[in-house]
Amino acid sequence: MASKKRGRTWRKRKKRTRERDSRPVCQGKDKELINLQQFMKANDFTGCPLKPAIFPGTGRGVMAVRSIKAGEVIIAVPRKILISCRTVLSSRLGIELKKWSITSRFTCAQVLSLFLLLEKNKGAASFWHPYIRSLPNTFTTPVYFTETELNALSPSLQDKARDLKKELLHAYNDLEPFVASSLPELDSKFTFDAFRWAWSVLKTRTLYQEDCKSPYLSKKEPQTSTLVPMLDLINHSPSAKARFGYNVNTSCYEVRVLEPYRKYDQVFISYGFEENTELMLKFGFYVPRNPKDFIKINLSELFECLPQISDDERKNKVDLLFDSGLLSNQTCTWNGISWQVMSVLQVLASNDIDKNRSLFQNLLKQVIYIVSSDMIMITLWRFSLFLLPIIAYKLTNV
Ligand SMILES: C[S@@+](CC[C@H](N)C(=O)[O-])C[C@H]1O[C@@H](n2cnc3c(N)ncnc32)[C@H](O)[C@@H]1O
Repeated sequence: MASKKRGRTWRKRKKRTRERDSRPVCQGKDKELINLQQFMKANDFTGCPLKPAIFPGTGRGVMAVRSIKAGEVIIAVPRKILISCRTVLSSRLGIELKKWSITSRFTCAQVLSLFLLLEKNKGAASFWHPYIRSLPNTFTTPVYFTETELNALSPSLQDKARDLKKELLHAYNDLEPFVASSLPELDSKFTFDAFRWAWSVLKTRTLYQEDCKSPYLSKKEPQTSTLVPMLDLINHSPSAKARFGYNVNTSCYEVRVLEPYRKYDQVFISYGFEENTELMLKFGFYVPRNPKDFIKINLSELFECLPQISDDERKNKVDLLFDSGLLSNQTCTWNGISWQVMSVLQVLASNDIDKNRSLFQNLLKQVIYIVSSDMIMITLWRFSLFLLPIIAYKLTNV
């Protein structure tokens, strides 16, 4: 087929479209987000160099409105607009929970979810209304997966996803008698769907704050979850370098970035969960080509890659590998297989290993000792991998 040659104007236009499509779209005119910022300002928030924006690939997040230096505190949210167990216990819900604690005690996630639902139900009359309006309406976490979607997961992931659904259902059922008896204003609105929304807000957005240790709540789980308005708009990146936490000196929840950002960059933190399976289960997203992602490789899978060997030979090799400690970190990342997989493959591929067993053992031990003694030596070990097949060949042919 004859290819049509396009002109310079067409190429320029195409480049502009591509650039436009990869640019963040500032959410400066979004009514809910304007109200959120006004609510924050009215409650002693002194502002920040961040603006909500929609980014291609990661969705809604925050954009730097000026260049940011490494070491800067980019956001400090005052204590009075944090939602934690302390907030719940000092509200009307807290009074009811204290009374009910003789019958049973609920977890931090359960009471925070109830609190959110009660406040959502109050509408504009709620102090938290601007924050609640800024929250997503739906989520992509496994508790929202249909049966078909669950079945598409790998068996182990499927089990974990089903466990999360069971945990949510249990949390909901457990609260029903309390809601029916103590919260008449919520009763008919306390549906599974409504609770799932509040639960998902909690599970995907809470940050850590010092344990509340309330005797009125269940001690089965730590009472550390805290919702931090605005700060919870920051998306995750596995490579983000930032520290965040509650600062007792300033009484604010703060984020300090440890790397510089340019104006219009998306600012990230790391949620602490790194592999895609964890990110998907806990937060409902994955990072394409996640550098922290890996798959585990079993020894039996490695054996399958090699020509058939006798049972005796197989046993000898497995024994040698167990002794050598090489069977840890049998993984493959986007950067390729680990050096341990590489060395196991080399042991498995070499012939007549039992003839020179002690020589081989010593060689492996020395190399492992070198690796664990110094990072620089890892480079040497990598280099030695090129030599290992030659050494192995020489050893097995003495
Ligand atoms: C703490 S919130 C961050 C703000 C959120 N994007 C919002 O619009 O409200 C966490 C949620 O953001 C989304 N998210 C965070 N990091 C992401 C990323 N790197 N890629 C895609 N989605 C991401 C996920 O839906 C996750 O459950």
